[in-house]
Amino acid sequence: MAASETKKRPLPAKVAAMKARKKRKLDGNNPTPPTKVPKSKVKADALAWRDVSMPDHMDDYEGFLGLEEVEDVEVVRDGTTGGISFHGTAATDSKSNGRSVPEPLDGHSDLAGYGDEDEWGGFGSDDEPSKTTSKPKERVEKSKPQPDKPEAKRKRTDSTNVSTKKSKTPSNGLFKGLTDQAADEGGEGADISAWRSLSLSPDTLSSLSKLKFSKPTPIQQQAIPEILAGHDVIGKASTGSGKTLAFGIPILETFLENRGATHPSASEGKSPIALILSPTRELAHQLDKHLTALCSNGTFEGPSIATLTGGLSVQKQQRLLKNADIVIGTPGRLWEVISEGQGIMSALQGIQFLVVDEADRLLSEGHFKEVEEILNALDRKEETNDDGGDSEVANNNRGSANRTPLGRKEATKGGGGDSELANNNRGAADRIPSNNNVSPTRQTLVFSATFDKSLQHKLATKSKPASTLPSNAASLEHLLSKLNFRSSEKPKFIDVNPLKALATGLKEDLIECGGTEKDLYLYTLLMLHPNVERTLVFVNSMSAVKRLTPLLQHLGLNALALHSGMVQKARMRSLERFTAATQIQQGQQQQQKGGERGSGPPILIATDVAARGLDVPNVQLVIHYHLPRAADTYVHRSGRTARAGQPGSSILICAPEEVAGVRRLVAKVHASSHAAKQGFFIHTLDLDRRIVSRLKPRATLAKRIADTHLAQEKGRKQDDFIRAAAEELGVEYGSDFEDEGKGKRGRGAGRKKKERDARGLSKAEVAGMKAELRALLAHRVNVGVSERYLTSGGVDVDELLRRQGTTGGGREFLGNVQDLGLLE
Ligand SMILES: Nc1ncnc2c1ncn2[C@@H]1O[C@H](COP(=O)(O)OP(=O)(O)OP(=O)(O)O)[C@@H](O)[C@H]1O
Repeated sequence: MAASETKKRPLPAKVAAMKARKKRKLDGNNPTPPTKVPKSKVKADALAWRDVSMPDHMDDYEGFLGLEEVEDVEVVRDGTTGGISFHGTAATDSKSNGRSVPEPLDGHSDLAGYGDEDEWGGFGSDDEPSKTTSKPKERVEKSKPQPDKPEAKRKRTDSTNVSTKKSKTPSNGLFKGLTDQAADEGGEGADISAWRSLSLSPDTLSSLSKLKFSKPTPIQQQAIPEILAGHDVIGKASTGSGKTLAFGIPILETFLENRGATHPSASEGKSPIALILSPTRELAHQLDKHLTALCSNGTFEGPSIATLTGGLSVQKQQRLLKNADIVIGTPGRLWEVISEGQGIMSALQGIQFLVVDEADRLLSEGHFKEVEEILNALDRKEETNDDGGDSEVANNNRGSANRTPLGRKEATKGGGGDSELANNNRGAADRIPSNNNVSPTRQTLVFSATFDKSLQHKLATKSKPASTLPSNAASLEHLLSKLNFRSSEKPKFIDVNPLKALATGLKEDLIECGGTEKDLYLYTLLMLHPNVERTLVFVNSMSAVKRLTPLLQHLGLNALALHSGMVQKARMRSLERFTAATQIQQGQQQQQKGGERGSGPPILIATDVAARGLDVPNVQLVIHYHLPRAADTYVHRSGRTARAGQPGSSILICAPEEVAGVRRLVAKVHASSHAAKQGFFIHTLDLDRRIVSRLKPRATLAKRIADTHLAQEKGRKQDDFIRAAAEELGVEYGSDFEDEGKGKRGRGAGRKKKERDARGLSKAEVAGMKAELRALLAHRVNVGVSERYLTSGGVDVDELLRRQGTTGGGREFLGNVQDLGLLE
């Protein structure tokens, strides 16, 4: 037999099907037949491996992750030796079969390999083709004059010698915010003359123009000059006010200024410019998206961004770090990667910016220990050999912080703290030495919408922090003391809304109702806001999400669930559906059949897992079904709407037993506001009870159907459990088990009886209820305005008000329907 005889190994059926699907997708996107690139033998690790993107919410996920995939590779087995070789296109080639060769270390580029496409289509919008298969972006404005840059820097800009993920055009993803929208709109850039006073580089300005960010937000206007002047900054600004770019722009500026300098590889001591700590994975990925959007306008080579969160393999993330200019990470994973060694800690010691985003949340997430370890590690001097070793690394790049082109920053004193640093060197990474007497050269930037007032005062006067941690505020104080601001000056406090953490465009309202009427009032509210593009309903428990979502679905609304107990895929699917493009078209509200998910505007029913960080565009209404447990939570929940200067509404549904809590909340949130002094805080809406009572039969029936399904499902699970237990014990499983608990009185007895009754309902009975609900949903409910009725689709209150020529923002309509001729 000839030694060269080879045969192809057939692909497993599932993989082949996946490949075929991808091919169809590709062909659809690119009808021109792909240019055939001849395949050659390539080493496995030289292939165009691509990360399988990790989901943004992994809290409950367990199992093997950190996969990479490769396409269009033939696995060839040598018939003689039995060995295999790979024939395909190496990663360094610029194209493979018409596709861009993915950048090998991109952690978030593609979800194609995530699983069954029918189940989960990735973060992309339904309407748009996946951008992961798009051509690499073309450089434009190559000959753009760059007066500030020396020749060497310009050459560097044109180089494509990048191995980690370079900033790229943002994908249409879960965190599609204004940035993405602006980028999607394409066309001419915005007039950015309003940014001139900040003396930003032409590259940054061109990015802002492309993003159509015509002027800086107040926090950007105030924080950017201070950061560029080299100060430590503690920034407080309301939710959705652009804090990310307030620190992102100075980081990009620093990168652009440094890029002419020769950067050694990590092993030789390259330090990233910035380390950004984020309390959660979803926030980390959102930061990545926002910074990527800023740093990737196609006219310059942006910084490499490495995002380290749980879910990817530690080894891979260590690789990612090697060439990163900006590192974003959650404390747990970051500490895991750092403490593995490999010089990463030394490299991070040379950062020019340490950013702590949502500092208060970092504590509440229970990451405090890891945060403290990281902060100590950043300032710890490694045990040095006589020849210097890592001690020098710690100071690498610090001298390069000169912002000479614009003369904004003085040279930093690299190496000045060495002798003090040595005092902190006690060896192993698990030790936590105190670094308070060490003055680092890096800048520290801390941002949040919510900071404790007394803490702000203490920091502003630089009084010593408490050593104990009795409360959250004190913990934050302790954290900030650990941040080791430079002793030469106190950090600059920038509080653009000293009286408000809430966005100015936010309208706050409250609806009072009986504790058992909340479902009905929620439904009524949703029906009265049918043209809200996206609504977020916050509840305090997973069980409330599980109950309310099907209830609203049975009522024909497009309700989606999100809580941390959901399996990862379902959780991401909900967010994908919530984020996907919606077209609210007046008059196209379809009547929904009972028992099916509606197709109207999406309504996300979520626990506080969605309270922070989500930057979903056009969330116009936030409803607090339950009173939030903390004032900060109220601020952040409400902050999912009215972002980036847009208007938005927050409505609290308040039961009598929650009134005291609401008062406390209002006293905290609006303590110093003008409204509070006037004696009113959150405006009370009076929903007309006649409308509410007309909607009651359908809401009650939908609740019965939803409760029946839940009880039956619970019963099935219980049955399975008891059956398995009985089998194990060798006992007959029968009616004795089922009857257990029957007739017993005590706590929860009523609920249990209801559940038993619901379980006893036959399929036909449930079908009957559904038919009845359908009939009710088809029946129009008169809201008292001629020719305007509520069906399952709702009525647009604002439109009604406009038609009636009523002024006053809509509140009166709901409570004063007589004037509108409400019919009984
Ligand atoms: N100068 C600007 N002009 C217009 N839009 C902007 C500007 N800067 C940022 N944005 C957009 O505003 C939105 C909110 O920004 P960002 O997420 O940074 O807010 P934030 O203050 O961090 O909010 P939160 O406190 O809720 O996390 C984003 O979609 C962002 O792209």
